[in-house]
Amino acid sequence: MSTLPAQVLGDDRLDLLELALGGGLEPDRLAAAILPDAGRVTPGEAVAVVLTDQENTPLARLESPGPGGEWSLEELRHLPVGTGRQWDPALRRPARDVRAALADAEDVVALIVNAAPTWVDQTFVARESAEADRTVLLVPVSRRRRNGSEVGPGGLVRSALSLAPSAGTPAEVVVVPWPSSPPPGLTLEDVAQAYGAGRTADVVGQRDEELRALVAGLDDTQAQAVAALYPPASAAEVLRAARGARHRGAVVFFTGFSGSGKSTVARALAEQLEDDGLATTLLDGDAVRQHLSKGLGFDREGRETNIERIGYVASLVARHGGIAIAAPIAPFASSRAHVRALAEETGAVFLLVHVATPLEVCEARDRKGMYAKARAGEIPDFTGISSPYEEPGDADVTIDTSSGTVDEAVAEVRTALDAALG
Ligand SMILES: Nc1ncnc2c1ncn2[C@@H]1O[C@H](COP(=O)(O)OS(=O)(=O)O)[C@@H](OP(=O)(O)O)[C@H]1O
Ligand SMILES: Nc1ncnc2c1ncn2[C@@H]1O[C@H](COP(=O)(O)OP(=O)(O)O)[C@@H](O)[C@H]1O
Repeated sequence: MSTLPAQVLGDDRLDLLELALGGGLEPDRLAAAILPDAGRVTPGEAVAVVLTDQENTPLARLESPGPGGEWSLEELRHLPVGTGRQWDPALRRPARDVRAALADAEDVVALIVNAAPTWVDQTFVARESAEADRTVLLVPVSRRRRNGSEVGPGGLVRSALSLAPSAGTPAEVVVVPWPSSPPPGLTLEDVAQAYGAGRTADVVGQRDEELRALVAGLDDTQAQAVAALYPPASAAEVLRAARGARHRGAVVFFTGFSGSGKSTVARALAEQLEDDGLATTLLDGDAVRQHLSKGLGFDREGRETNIERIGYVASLVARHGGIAIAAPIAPFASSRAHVRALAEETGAVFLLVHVATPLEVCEARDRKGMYAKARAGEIPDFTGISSPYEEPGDADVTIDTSSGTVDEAVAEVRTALDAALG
């Protein structure tokens, strides 16, 4: 048997693993979803792969006996659990246990609750469940933090629990680990069957156009109420504070030559965002090099490690709804792509801002005299002089500080950020 390299699972794939360990997903489907080469990894011999969490803790082992054989899954260690109602083991039950408990019921309906139920949803639940012997209120929750104004996983579970008594038949709430981006072809309806349901309905999916519009327009409704209560200037502040409290996280990542204006624009942007009540963390270049990346050099490896660290911290900030602003040179496309992937995996907005001020302008500014030293050969590997800068082909915003003011640059980035945050 050959052993494949261990697979490190991110949050979405941990959800799938938990589902599979509980009998809610066949190991074959798990393998297809998490091993990109699942179809090719069995070229005639048995293979095994260990699945780990981000800290490389082995959690499970997937094994295939070879071509045509089915994958099997073995738990090596219990998956880490979190806090909050969505982690209550009485609710977060393995699919096989739920299915066994429902085995005697003839008609089991699974009602998927993936948003806070409205009055109309509650009536729908009562009607659907009245026709069944048993009702399961399936609450899909993801490990990946949800950003934005939606009710979070704990709140979703609590509102589903409050819904259970209004069901027409005995109803129980079951929390289902469910990735925020499910693999193609996998639906909650398939998974509901593994939990013992004969039929499934989506509580939110049945909402009509009018109700959808009302829910989507809640912000407008709030704005009208605030406008009725406050004079215009106060109303604007109250609404701004309310929006600031519940926006998605974001990583705004500046890249460009030394002296291009990254720090100047990043600092001004951070001030503006703070003033608008948005929790903002500026990963200042100097501070990063002095603390987080102390001791790292400017060869390719040192720079890559530096950017990886910045990306990691920025993603943590964004994961919790904050806005992280970073402004390193970040000369390598692969490092920038890595940071983008990391941020987007947390559900955050990622904005790459290329400060494309020409090298000649940066060199002419030479605030710290470093270009002169680099030209004289006193500083090795200096970006633009003796070390490469890979121009981004994927910038979300491009600014040139040789032909505009700081305010104009900030405004451009801000417009793009607001559009991305929605
Ligand atoms: N060899 C070399 N090349 C480029 N820059 C150098 C080098 N040595 C020191 N410095 C000073 O370090 C600042 C850039 O650090 P960064 O962390 O942004 O660089 S990187 O993203 O890791 O490439 C940058 O500061 P800023 O001018 O504030 O950008 C440089 O002044
Ligand atoms: N429109 C502009 N935007 C940003 N910086 C500008 C602009 N015009 C002139 N500058 C000057 O250019 C220099 C840019 O330095 P800095 O922001 O530290 O660059 P970096 O962080 O990219 O190394 C500063 O001295 C700043 O005052």
